[in-house]
Amino acid sequence: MGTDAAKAPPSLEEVRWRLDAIDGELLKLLDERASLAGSVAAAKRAAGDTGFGLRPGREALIIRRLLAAPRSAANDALVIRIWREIMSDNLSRQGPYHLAVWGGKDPTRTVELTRLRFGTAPRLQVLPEAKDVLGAAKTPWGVGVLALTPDSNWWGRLLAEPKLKVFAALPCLNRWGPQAALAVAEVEVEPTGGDQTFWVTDSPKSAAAIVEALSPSGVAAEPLAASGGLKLFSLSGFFQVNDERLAQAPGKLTGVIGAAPTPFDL
Ligand SMILES: O=C(O)C(=O)C[C@]1(C(=O)O)C=C[C@@H](O)C=C1
Repeated sequence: MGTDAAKAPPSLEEVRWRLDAIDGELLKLLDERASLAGSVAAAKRAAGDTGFGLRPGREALIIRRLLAAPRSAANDALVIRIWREIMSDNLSRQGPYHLAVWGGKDPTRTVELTRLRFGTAPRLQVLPEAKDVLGAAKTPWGVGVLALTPDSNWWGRLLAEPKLKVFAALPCLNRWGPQAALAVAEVEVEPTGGDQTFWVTDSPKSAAAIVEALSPSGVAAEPLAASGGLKLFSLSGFFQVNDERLAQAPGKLTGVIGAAPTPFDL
């Protein structure tokens, strides 16, 4: 039997002392990490990479590794939000990183999803037209976030913009809600070992018939949006632009418009 004294919870003063000590340690590490932004940018320049510093695949691998590490109290949502903020801050020290958002009639949710994914460091502007957000995403260090709405097929324009790619689906955690927006930029998308590919077709067949037509080639497709004669699908896995598995896919005008890591809680 333990004594009452052994079981007594620590006083508020004691707990606050521990919190203050941890805050000091966290700040030291945070400061050390933030101070590496200049070295990251310099290393990229030295390697001849003078383009946009965003590395969506690297971010996904960092977060997956952290989520797989043992933890007792920090939940997935906390880990994701904190590291997105840290990495976005790092990126905004590397160059003129900025965000443009199109959210349809009510952009509130799209803005919320954008901040959740890209943190509060980069400047954010909400624009009334999807085409203007795509234009902003083509400017140096620009990211566009556009909502998936039933009345717009802005994503179809990416078929004519091979440098502009979808690289993220928002939110990145299923428990934050269904995928409601896509992020686009002039970045390289790389396989991360758990990916979805975005594919567009002008086939007049029903979404269900298209899903069925893709299945014999081993392509698992899920309809995401349809508007103005175009349909957008999420394909399970990573597909290159000229992937053989899509050679016989239905439609005259078809194409891969990008890829993104699958949600972390799949
Ligand atoms: O590793 C890089 O290339 C970085 O720029 C660093 C970093 C990070 O803070 O870890 C920041 C932004 C990138 O999108 C990915 C990772």
